[in-house]
Amino acid sequence: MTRKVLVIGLGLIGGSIALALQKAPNTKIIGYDMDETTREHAKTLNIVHDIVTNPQDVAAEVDIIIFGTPVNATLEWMEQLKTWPLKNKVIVTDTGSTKKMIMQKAGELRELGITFIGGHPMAGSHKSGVLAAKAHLFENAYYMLTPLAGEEIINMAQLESLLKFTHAKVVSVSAREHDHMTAVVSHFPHVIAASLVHQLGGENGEYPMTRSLAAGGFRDVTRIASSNPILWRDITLQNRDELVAQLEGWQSEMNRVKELLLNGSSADIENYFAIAKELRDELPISAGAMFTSFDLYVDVPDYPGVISEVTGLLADEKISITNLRIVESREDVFGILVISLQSESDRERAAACIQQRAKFETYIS
Ligand SMILES: NC(=O)C1=CN([C@@H]2O[C@H](COP(=O)(O)OP(=O)(O)OC[C@H]3O[C@@H](n4cnc5c(N)ncnc54)[C@H](O)[C@@H]3O)[C@@H](O)[C@H]2O)C=CC1
Ligand SMILES: O=C(O)C(=O)Cc1ccc(O)cc1
Repeated sequence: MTRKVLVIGLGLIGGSIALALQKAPNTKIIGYDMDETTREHAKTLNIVHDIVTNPQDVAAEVDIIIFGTPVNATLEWMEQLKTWPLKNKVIVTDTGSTKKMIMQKAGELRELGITFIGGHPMAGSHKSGVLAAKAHLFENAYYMLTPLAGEEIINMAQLESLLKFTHAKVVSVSAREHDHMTAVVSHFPHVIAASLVHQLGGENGEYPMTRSLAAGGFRDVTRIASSNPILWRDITLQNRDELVAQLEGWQSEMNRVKELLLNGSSADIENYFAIAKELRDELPISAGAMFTSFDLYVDVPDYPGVISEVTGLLADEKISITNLRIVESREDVFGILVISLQSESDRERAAACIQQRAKFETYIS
């Protein structure tokens, strides 16, 4: 029997889930997005098997519904869902970055007999839209589920048996735990990144070169400020309390830094950075860390040892690789080696090193 999955919202995350689920046997992926161009892309790029212009038309025949929409839009769809004809055993899930308000709404759905299990793949990027979708986006990342208390095991098992095709590590947490943890490692850093960019924007023009100097560190720290503002508006609106708590912690941390700047000894200051370095260096890189791949595509000739030659060059330059794969092994002379790196600046260094030392062409998709 064919399992039918409806994905509503086919941007970076919805599109990537749809692509990953293409590997699931006997599964038909139907997609909807409010944006017509996105719908067209999703169909022509085979991200979905079928596209609809009104999700309600197919709601009664699908087994799983996945929301890949910004979190406020998800709340609105969940409200509409209450009036849709649905299969008895339908499982509804989402991919949103916040969970408390969504799971509150899920409680209302439960009263109507609709199963909703919250979901959040902890992988992504500052890029958005269907054209940025990738089948392997969630590989090795945590995928948090936030079931309501007392959720039936069989429903969890059904959802997990589908999500295994994302190759993510599925874990269950409460919505409250979820919103606290993501505020610390994702939502608040986002506010800080945006505020650093605002601070640069507020420079009064006395030093016109400043923006041109915003390279390396500044770009790394503020990369996420280039994300879709609608997404982050909604996340902020739904996780205000945790964000305010984080901000208060940050303000007292900044007071500590101010005191260090005014009166700290050289040893105190070094110690501040040393402790941060130690903690930062111990963070896990792929398993469970926020995972954004900075992929570099390398056209490599097909001879034995070519991959170790490339990785050896990067090791020489002390550039860490987080993932390595071959996307397309062409029959003729070249293959495409995809190297994932930890940051934009690592990717730039890797590209320069490979072009100069191995003379292979590199691309960024
Ligand atoms: N961007 C990221 O790295 C991550 C995002 N998320 C969550 O995943 C969800 C989707 O985010 P992205 O894919 O990054 O955003 P995106 O901007 O790439 O895609 C969102 C898609 O939803 C569509 N859309 C917006 N409102 C809609 C509505 N009312 N009905 C139907 N379609 C609608 C848009 O046209 C767009 O195609 C969000 O809830 C976000 O919090 C989760 C993990 C990572
Ligand atoms: O680009 C990055 O590093 C991210 O932080 C991506 C991201 C954005 C939102 C999420 O809920 C989870 C991950």
